[in-house]
Amino acid sequence: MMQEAAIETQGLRVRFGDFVALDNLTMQIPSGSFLAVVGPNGAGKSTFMKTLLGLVTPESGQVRVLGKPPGSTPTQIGYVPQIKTFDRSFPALAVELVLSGVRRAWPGPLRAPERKLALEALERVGAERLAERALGRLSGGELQRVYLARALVRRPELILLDEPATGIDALGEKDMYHMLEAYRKESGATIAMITHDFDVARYHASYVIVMNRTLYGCGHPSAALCEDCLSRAYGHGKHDHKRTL
Ligand SMILES: Nc1ncnc2c1ncn2[C@@H]1O[C@H](COP(=O)(O)OP(=O)(O)OP(=O)(O)O)[C@@H](O)[C@H]1O
Repeated sequence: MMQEAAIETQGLRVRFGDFVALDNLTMQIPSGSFLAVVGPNGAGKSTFMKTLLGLVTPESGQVRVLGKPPGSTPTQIGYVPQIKTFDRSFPALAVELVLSGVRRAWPGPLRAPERKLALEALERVGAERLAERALGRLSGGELQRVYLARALVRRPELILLDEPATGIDALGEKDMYHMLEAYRKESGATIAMITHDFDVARYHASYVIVMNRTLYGCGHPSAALCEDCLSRAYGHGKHDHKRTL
């Protein structure tokens, strides 16, 4: 039987006013993949993820996520946003942030079964001790773990992570990839992750897309991360992926 695609796009195009952020993206990402999305700053990686979530509407083209139009299966998708812009003065506890992933709205009083779910998710990412901590008192890496717990709490079929290594130390980063990989193996879920780290894409991902508004590489890491694909996506053979525009 042919493996079903978890993410499928055909001629996807997204425009913000005069600016074309995504153009002619066509891909099929098999279910159960660990996908790494790489490309320079401003390449449209976050826009691509937001399109998969149904938060950005394409100008043209087709998109199917878990076989459905974007936004129609929110409970089957876990999302870890970029945390660097998160306002930590927001008065809430870690356990409440995790629970917002169950209810899709900010929780009121916590019911015991929901609280148990949230604590299990925190435990899964090694952060159970943070449950009662105010968000404002978490370090960047701790907040990232709490977001991961939130993404996992409904045991989703697809997890989308936007630069999840930001703010995590090297050991925490390694732990996170192992934890994601364990979850993928045990559940058969698909994981899609934006990263600026080619080694992470090469050694942790089973599938890679290299993009800069359009696709420059797509497939097995060794094929997608080829010298030519990277130099075309990053421009003039410069592979310094941390540069800012
Ligand atoms: N809502 C919006 N309105 C107008 N322009 C936008 C909007 N969202 C994104 N853009 C523009 O689209 C381009 C792609 O942005 P996006 O955040 O998707 O890039 P990225 O690849 O995730 O970048 P980075 O690696 O820096 O996080 C940028 O030039 C950005 O300014």
